Amino acid sequence: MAQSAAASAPAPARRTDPSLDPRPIPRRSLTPLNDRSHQQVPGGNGYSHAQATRGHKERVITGNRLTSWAFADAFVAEDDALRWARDRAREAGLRSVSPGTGAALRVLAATVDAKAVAEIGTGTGVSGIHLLYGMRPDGVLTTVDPEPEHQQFARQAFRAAGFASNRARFIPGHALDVLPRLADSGYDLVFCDGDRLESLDYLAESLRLLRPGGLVAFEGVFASGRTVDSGPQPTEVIRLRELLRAVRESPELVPSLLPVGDGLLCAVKR
Ligand SMILES: C[S@@+](CC[C@H](N)C(=O)[O-])C[C@H]1O[C@@H](n2cnc3c(N)ncnc32)[C@H](O)[C@@H]1O
Repeated sequence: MAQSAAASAPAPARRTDPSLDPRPIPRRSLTPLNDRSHQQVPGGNGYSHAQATRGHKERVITGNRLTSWAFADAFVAEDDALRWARDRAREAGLRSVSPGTGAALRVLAATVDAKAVAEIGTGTGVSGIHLLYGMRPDGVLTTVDPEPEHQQFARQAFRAAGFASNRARFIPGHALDVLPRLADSGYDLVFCDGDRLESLDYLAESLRLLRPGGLVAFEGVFASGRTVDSGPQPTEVIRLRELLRAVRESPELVPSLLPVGDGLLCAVKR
């Protein structure tokens, strides 16, 4: 578990896209990635090279950050139904939310006492199970995906996790065809994990769907480190940057970017 979580921990940026960086990065947090000063001295009773050579505790903290992220990502254990859904996703070549992101989704759903949640991108049901665990016992998850076989796996996974069939409404289709049919202000939480090229459209739809005090969350906004990399990037990364700016600058939203999994962008609608 810890190993797979470590594999999905956010990759540190090599170079930072200045347009995303509102303030200069403090000098002390710019420890080079090839700086071995954080590594432990062999036989050194847990002392790092930095401590041993310079007594510089801050660098030990920096060096432990990836390990701490991996620990955080695996902090809430997953059950058999989640593992089953995760295995189906892997077989189908689909991404699914990391255990840490799943745990964050549970917390977010519980925090807004979610009775109605809309999910874009059902996949095989990993995120759906986490959301259902956090929602009220009478809450209903409305989940949209154009691939019926993905939704079929999710349906089985929800059942295996013990959720009654009336706890989830599966809608086959593309998000931008389906979302306009859902009720204005009818949702406590919208979770977006579909087509990243459509992120800004999902944001517009989410603002319409959410009640005041409701919460929108976008999975995967780090794009494996590419979002903050100033090198040439594909269109989906450009769209994610536009999304990040739009969410940060919206007067309607109170945002936070959580460094779990591949980055979970969250915002509460005022
Ligand atoms: C990364 S997977 C979702 C994983 C899921 N959230 C989980 O953690 O288990 C992305 C899903 O989005 C679906 N998808 C792709 N384009 C979509 C669209 N336009 N609208 C809704 N879903 C879409 C794909 O079929 C796929 O199942």
